[in-house]
Formats: sequence, C-alpha cells, structure tokens
Amino acid sequence: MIIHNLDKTNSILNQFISEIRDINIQKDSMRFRRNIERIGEILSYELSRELHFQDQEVQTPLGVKKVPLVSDQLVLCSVLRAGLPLHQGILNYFDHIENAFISAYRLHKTPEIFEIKVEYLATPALNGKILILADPMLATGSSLVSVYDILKKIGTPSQVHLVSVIAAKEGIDYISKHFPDNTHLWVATVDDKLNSKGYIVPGLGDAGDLAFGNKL
Ligand SMILES: O=P(O)(O)OC[C@H]1O[C@H](OP(=O)(O)OP(=O)(O)O)[C@H](O)[C@@H]1O
Ligand SMILES: O=c1cc[nH]c(=O)[nH]1
Ligand SMILES: [Mg+2]
Repeated sequence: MIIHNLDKTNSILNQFISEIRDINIQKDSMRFRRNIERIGEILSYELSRELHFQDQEVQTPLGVKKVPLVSDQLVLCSVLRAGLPLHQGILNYFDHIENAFISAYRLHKTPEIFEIKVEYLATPALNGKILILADPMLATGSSLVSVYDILKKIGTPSQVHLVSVIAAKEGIDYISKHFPDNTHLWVATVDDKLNSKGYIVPGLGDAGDLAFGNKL
C-alpha cells in the first residue's frame, strides 16, 4: 500500500483537522460536516495527481489549447453514515464521478467486542474503473476491509484509492494486508493509538454522531 499522510507538511489543512478534533468547536455539527467536506476537497486535489491524464483540445475565444485532463473512469464509494460529508467534498472536485454507497456499523456483543455489519449497497459496475473508497475514520480497519470484501464481488477495479481523515497506525497496518499492493491511502493525519473500544486516541470521538447526532 502506498501511504500519503498529508500532516507531514504544514498547510491550512491543519486548521480544519484541529477544528474537527476540538471538543468545543466540534459541537457545531454544521461546521464539523463542512470541515470534513473541506478536508475531502484537499485530499481529492492531492489524489488527482496520481490519476491518468490525456491531452484534450479546448477552444478558447482566441485559439486552441491542449490541456491534460483526467481520463480515468472513477467511482466514489462512501461508507455510511460518517462518509457522507467526505463524499460531498470529493464530489465537489470530481464532477463526473460515478457514485456508490455502502453501509457499515459496529454490532457490539460487549462494549469491547464488535463485528461489522454491512447491510446496504448501491453501486455502478466497478470492473476496470478506479475505485475511491471514502470513510473519515480508519480505526481498526475492519469496516474498510468488510466493505471491500463486498465490493470485490461486484467487480474488480483497476486500482483502489482509500480516502480517510484520521487513521490509527494499527488500522493502516491491518488494511495493508487486505488491499492490493498498488492501493493508495490518502489520509489527512495519523494517530498512534486505539483504546479498548476501538476508538482512535486522541482522534476526535464518534464521527458519525458528531456529523449527524447520537444514535440509539
Ligand atoms: O476502522 P473501524 O474500526 O472499522 O472504525 C471505523 C468506522 O467507524 C465509523 O463508523 P461507525 O461504525 O461509527 O458508523 P457511523 O458512521 O454510522 O457512525 C467510521 O465511519 C468507520 O466506518
Ligand atoms: O475513533 C473512532 C473509531 C471509529 N469510529 C469513529 O467515529 N471514531
Ligand atoms: Mg460512528
């Protein structure tokens, strides 16, 4: 797996990451969603450098200019619920991308032991296309691996790009073993630890709840 951790370079991205982590600022759920969306836009720009480009002629009022434009067929699949604002951010940059949605949630047997349930999928064909799989939190990595196991049954993408906001080192190690070697991971920042409940520490808390409210 090829890992692109954007926190290696200081940029305005730091501001958005610090706001989604901040226990006071993150209470403003509209700002939380919008910050995740903005991070999705920045990750999209970075990811776009790894895509394939072909020259296209553009007619201006004064002449013709050859411009290299993205030539890949792209599918963006986001993991519900927390993936929704990240999905919107990526969609803001890739106007013509096809869209897929998949659900994943933790079904707890005890506070510490859970399995991932995937119950919903809506996707276009994936064969030969570039799959961008988006989920803001990469904690244990079990959600991403579970959804990829389902998506693989639909078709074989030519390449996978994973987009995440905060990842734990442990989760990165786990998914590296389950995705093809040429998979790219685009992540805004990486934290060292998981707690006993599989939450990223310091992380930000529960991204789905912060974006959309507490669930039962
Ligand atoms: O790497 P993992 O250990 O699998 O954890 C990460 C998952 O947890 C969050 O979803 P959650 O289960 O909280 O669902 P939600 O989006 O509905 O809140 C997040 O959006 C990931 O899907
Ligand atoms: O830290 C975590 C782990 C899983 N899901 C979240 O929203 N946050
Ligand atoms: Mg959640």
